[in-house]
Amino acid sequence: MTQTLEMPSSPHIETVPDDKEVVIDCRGVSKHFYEPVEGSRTWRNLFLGERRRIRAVNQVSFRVYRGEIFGLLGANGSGKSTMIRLIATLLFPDAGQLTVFGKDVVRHQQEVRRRINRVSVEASFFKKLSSMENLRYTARLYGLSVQEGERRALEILRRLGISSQKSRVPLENLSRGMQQKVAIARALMTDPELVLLDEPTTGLDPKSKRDVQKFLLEVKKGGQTTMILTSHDMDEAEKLCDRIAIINKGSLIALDTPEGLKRKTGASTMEEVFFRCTGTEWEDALADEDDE
Ligand SMILES: Nc1ncnc2c1ncn2[C@@H]1O[C@H](COP(=O)(O)OP(=O)(O)OP(=O)(O)O)[C@@H](O)[C@H]1O
Repeated sequence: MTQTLEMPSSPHIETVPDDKEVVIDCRGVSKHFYEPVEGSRTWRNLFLGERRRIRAVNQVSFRVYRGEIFGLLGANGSGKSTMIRLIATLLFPDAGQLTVFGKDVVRHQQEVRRRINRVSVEASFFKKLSSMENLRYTARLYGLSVQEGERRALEILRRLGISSQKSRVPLENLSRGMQQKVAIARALMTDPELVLLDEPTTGLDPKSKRDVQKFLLEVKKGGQTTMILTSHDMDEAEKLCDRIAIINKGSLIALDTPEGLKRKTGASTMEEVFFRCTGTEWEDALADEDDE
């Protein structure tokens, strides 16, 4: 039996608290995709066959405030990455309104993009160059001096547990986990206002995972950087996120602090919260969509 929580369509009725600044305002946003239906090609419809409509994001509403880490949790295929890509202006909503720093993502795409950094598993780098060289390049793009770029790069790599020696090794010779850390370093070395972290610790060994989590909490303490985080690790989400939105089949079904979610559902763990809200065990939710 799933539980219905107080729905977060209310953020737009409630006034924004005096001490909060809205960074992301998402109102009734939807995004659909079309997918070919296997085996549906016929002589009449030789090329395309039938197409199935997928509601990747379905009338989602929420607000994100400056300085918070806002978690998006959901099963595989529930729409988290699509939501991240909508915020990053890599996709446009089919319906609803999405503003970032008060700017509409469709009408002010460039302005929004300039204020966002994104970390995803498919981060692109100059693989023949070292972490240090890649970060120096980023620093130059952001107008930092050579010395400042070098200083920041060294500092951030150190905080993420990458030694000065390792930072000189070509990226292609580093493990995927290490490259992921460099992607995080790159996204955060320029003091961005908004960072989109799509599964930042997936594939990292336990120590690296802890390094990254500690680093993100330190960044949060600064109070200026807002972070949106998706994760397959419930403990991580609970540890890092100020508030968590649970997405199920494209719809936002619960939104609160981790403690608030537990209290409302009478659950003692976030896995239990997830089960009570969706009727699906978290472990099953992480299985491939095709396994269902
Ligand atoms: N470009 C696309 N074309 C067609 N369907 C898509 C496209 N992108 C996503 N989808 C579908 O939209 C739904 C939501 O996908 P999305 O990647 O946002 O989920 P997710 O929650 O991020 O999943 P995961 O945790 O596996 O990354 C899925 O059914 C997915 O197959």
